[in-house]
Amino acid sequence: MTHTHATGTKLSNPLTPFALYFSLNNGLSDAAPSLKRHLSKMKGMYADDAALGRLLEGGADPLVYEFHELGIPESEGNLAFGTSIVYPGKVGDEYYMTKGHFHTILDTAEVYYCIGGKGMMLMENPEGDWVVQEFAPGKAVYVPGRYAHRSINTGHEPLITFYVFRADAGHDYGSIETKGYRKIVVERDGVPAVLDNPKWK
Ligand SMILES: O=P(O)(O)OC[C@H]1O[C@H](O)[C@H](O)[C@@H](O)[C@@H]1O
Ligand SMILES: [Fe+2]
Repeated sequence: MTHTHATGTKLSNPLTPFALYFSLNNGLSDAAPSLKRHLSKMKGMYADDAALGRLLEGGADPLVYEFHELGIPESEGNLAFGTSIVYPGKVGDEYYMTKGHFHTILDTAEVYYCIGGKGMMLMENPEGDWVVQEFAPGKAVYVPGRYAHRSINTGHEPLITFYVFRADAGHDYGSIETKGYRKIVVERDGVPAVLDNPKWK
């Protein structure tokens, strides 16, 4: 017997097999609406607060990134998955990026597979280790447990990734919002450079 899940409507356990499309061109799916983060939701996250303020002048509020969360029940045996699209742009000389987060269940991993665009995954753990991995189409990045992760678009096209993680992992934004990341990725002489975050506490 075949079932089709209507994604976008409430999913509940036990799940039955389902399938859906994510566009290889723009990363979007019409199976469920995306969640959008505009620049006004990123206040304080970039090193240059004045540059962010200028970009919001006159009521402008550019879309920085959007992602699909399908509403898979957050239970241990399930996998949450979807696409994330970070648009090209900069705040001052710092590239557009996601907020980034730790997982609430800290020791849970995540995999990202780059479908399009170019960029970086910035990762750091509470012990102070930090790592940058480049995104390019066809490349998978493994984010181990304990590492906060932020996607950064260093190119001129949307950075599109497909992600999978344990559905009960949860998102912990707390320390990213208060302390920031140790590192920032900015454009220097036309190329990305990883620098110390002047705002890091
Ligand atoms: O939650 P953010 O750090 O803002 O990133 C937005 C989203 O990016 C990726 O798609 C992750 O897999 C999602 O779990 C996350 O919510
Ligand atoms: Fe995550």
